[in-house]
Amino acid sequence: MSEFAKEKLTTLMLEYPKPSGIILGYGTAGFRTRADILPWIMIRIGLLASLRSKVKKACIGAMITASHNPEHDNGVKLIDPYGEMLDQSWEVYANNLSSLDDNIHVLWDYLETLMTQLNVQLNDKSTVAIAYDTRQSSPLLSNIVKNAAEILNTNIMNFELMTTPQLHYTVRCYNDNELYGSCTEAGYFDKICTAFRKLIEARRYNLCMTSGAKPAEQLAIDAANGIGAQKLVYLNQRLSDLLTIEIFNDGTKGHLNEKCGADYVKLYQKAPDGLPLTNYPKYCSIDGDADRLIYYFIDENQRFHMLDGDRFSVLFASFISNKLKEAKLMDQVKMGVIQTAYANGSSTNYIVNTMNVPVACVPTGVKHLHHKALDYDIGIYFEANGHGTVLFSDNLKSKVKAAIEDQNRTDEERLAASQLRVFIDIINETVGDALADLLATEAILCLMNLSIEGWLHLYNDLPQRQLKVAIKDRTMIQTTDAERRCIAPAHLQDCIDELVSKYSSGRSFVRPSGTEDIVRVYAEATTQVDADKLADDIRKIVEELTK
Ligand SMILES: CC(=O)N[C@H]1[C@@H](OP(=O)(O)O)O[C@H](CO)[C@@H](O)[C@@H]1O
Ligand SMILES: [Mg+2]
Repeated sequence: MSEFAKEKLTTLMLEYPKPSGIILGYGTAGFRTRADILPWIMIRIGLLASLRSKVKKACIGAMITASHNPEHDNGVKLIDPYGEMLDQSWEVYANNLSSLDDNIHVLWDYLETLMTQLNVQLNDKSTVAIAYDTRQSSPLLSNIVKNAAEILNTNIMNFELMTTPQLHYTVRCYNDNELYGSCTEAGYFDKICTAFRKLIEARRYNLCMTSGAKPAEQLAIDAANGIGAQKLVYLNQRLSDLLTIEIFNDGTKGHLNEKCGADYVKLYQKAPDGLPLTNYPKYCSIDGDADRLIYYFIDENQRFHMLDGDRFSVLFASFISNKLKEAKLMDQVKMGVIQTAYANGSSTNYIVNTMNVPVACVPTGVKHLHHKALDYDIGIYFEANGHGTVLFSDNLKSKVKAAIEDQNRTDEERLAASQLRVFIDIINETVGDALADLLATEAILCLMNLSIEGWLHLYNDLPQRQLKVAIKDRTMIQTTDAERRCIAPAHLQDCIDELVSKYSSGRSFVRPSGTEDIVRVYAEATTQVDADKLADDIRKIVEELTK
């Protein structure tokens, strides 16, 4: 490879040296840690993005964000050609690059070997699309990714401030010649806003005829002081006659994700700071990079109620299966909901037994849910924390199109099919997207004539408790069966089984976190007291058996 490129890489490495003793792995969230110790890894990820692009002959995305983590953290994740997360087989290269010593010869040798193995050349075409969230550290980190990728002759598209799902969407559009949508932020808003308007305008017109003009739906949103605040403004501009969004925690005062955002609300089951619970029928929180969404409201007795990812699965599955039935397409497509073990048992029960939709359980982490969702014509997935989306197969899309065009079908059947087609356009199929999911949720509530209370009362959650337990080595805990059962340490599962059997509707599991140095305990039971007690009993067993 060229000496010139090697010299440039040397300069960059000298400018951003790897701190001694640091070990950083490419996990569920890509590379993520404190921002001040991240610059060196941005060099390596820039090189990797470039190689991935050369191999796939497609644009690869690099998103700089640490999502719901504090402002002082940051991270980077790569996005594959169809807007999906980096293929797992490449996480190995990411980890290899991360573990190499900070020595130009070592890094250069590895690059040359990898390029031979992957059969790519320095001059092969490559394109990397970069975007970042609002963290102070983001512009510098993104610039290092850019400089590193350019050493391998890569064309850079810098989208600067974007939400994570916007970049996933943009990469997909770029690579499929804009079949999925136009490859700009304007194109993104155009697609989801036009579909939203189409879907609900007719319905609102009918309602208006029967019960008078309907005012715009009102929502108050906590934007976690992150990038979402800037982007929600576009929804307001385009949809103000249908949806009035008041944006709180917009970054002008508070700190990113500090006592606010979807993660905070889900974890503490209470309203965020900076968003007074007055006057609004519905509230939402998104996270720092706007890929998670949580709804909540206060009932007439001043009680706080939260609607999380499980609730989105139920709502989306209800709407879609209604439309499939109305369009007489139900028998021709395979639909499924994908959850993790953290899904409330009541939601699973409702989906399987009341809605008759199959549920698959997979290990924690969006990539597992997304991957499994591809097995269905309609794969609906949400993590309980509010991250999720729906995937529609080509088979489903062509069946829907054929139904719309089939003159032998009734008007009702064709209307349902066309509503389904428009609904597909609101959804960001590449990844969970708070903005797209918000519009999809509002459209469904309007079309199903469902209030937020009505949505909540579809089923009752089982009380649950989650605990974080610090142990000396979390790898001592090993799991199987989509993390629902422990295989190590010995006897832990027997003890869990015995404790769980003492509680009515009891369920509990233990797994090591993939993102924090802790073990998570989950428990649910018929009462909150029982769920708390079960979780605490399991915590003691975990501590005892991992001493
Ligand atoms: C219980 C829980 O919320 N776990 C989160 C958390 O993973 P852990 O492996 O549990 O730390 O972070 C992941 C990445 O953001 C997210 O996908 C997942 O849902
Ligand atoms: Mg996020």
